[in-house]
Amino acid sequence: MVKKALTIAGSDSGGGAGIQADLKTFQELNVYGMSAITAITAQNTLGVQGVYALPLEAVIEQMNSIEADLRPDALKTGMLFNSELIEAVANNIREFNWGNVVIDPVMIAKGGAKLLQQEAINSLRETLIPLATVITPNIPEAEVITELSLHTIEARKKAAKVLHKLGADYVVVKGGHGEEEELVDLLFDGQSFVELKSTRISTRHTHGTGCTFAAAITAELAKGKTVEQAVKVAKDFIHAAIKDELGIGSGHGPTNHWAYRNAAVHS
Ligand SMILES: Nc1ncnc2c1ncn2[C@@H]1O[C@H](COP(=O)(O)OP(=O)(O)OP(=O)(O)O)[C@@H](O)[C@H]1O
Ligand SMILES: Cc1ncc(COP(=O)(O)O)c(N)n1
Repeated sequence: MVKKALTIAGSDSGGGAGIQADLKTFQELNVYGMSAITAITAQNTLGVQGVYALPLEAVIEQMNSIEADLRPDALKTGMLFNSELIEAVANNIREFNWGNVVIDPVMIAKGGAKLLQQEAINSLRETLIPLATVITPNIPEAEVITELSLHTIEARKKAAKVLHKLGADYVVVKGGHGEEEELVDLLFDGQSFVELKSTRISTRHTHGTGCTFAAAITAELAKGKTVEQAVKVAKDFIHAAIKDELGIGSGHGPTNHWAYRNAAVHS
């Protein structure tokens, strides 16, 4: 039986992040991909030139259409832009009783453009995070949500505990923005930590790494993998996608979504 994954996120015209990264990742991991678009960005590897949130009805209707005919086995959320959209998306997820919910709390693009308004942080905390099977903040996002300063691994472990208390079943605090030479993503299940370590690849082509990582977790959950198994595949997937770079664009280029299928790591 074909498994189906849904992304509820923003469109990136440059194709490296957002909906486009998610659908490419679903496809690479042999899962049927679907989308509910929340906003359209005019974007390339140099930055974000424009952001257009879609009307609330348009987002709700996309989710309704999917529920009526193509119920997802797992879903992820990315750019949700404002509290109205967060509340509407959370209401529908709850009403439809959709499971395997991966929340990537997207806030700011690499170039600094705001993809989530400040007023939405409370809705994220109170409405969306309690629905999360897995939440995947990067360090700056975890800092905003927990109001902690996260310069050390120990501090990030504390933040993971706070995020778990807010209602996420599993927390991954990603280490991409960390200062350590070795890169450590922390997975917390409410009891103990798994440290996923990798070398830090020296490259500027990391546009969409967060989206791609969360999409890979979603695809694996759709296939029935455990959260720990799914996060491990996602880590291998993103590592291959960063390492085997495409070199596209003159700024922060996209990752290589077809690198994983060629890589030896999963054979
Ligand atoms: N330079 C790198 N080398 C190897 N792995 C990396 C590198 N940068 C990020 N990663 C991995 O990519 C995934 C995303 O991490 P990161 O902390 O960069 O998320 P993010 O900031 O949400 O991504 P983005 O900057 O695209 O929004 C993590 O699994 C992280 O370990
Ligand atoms: C539509 C959209 N969603 C998410 C991101 C974050 O990705 P990144 O931080 O790699 O730019 C983005 N740039 N655009």
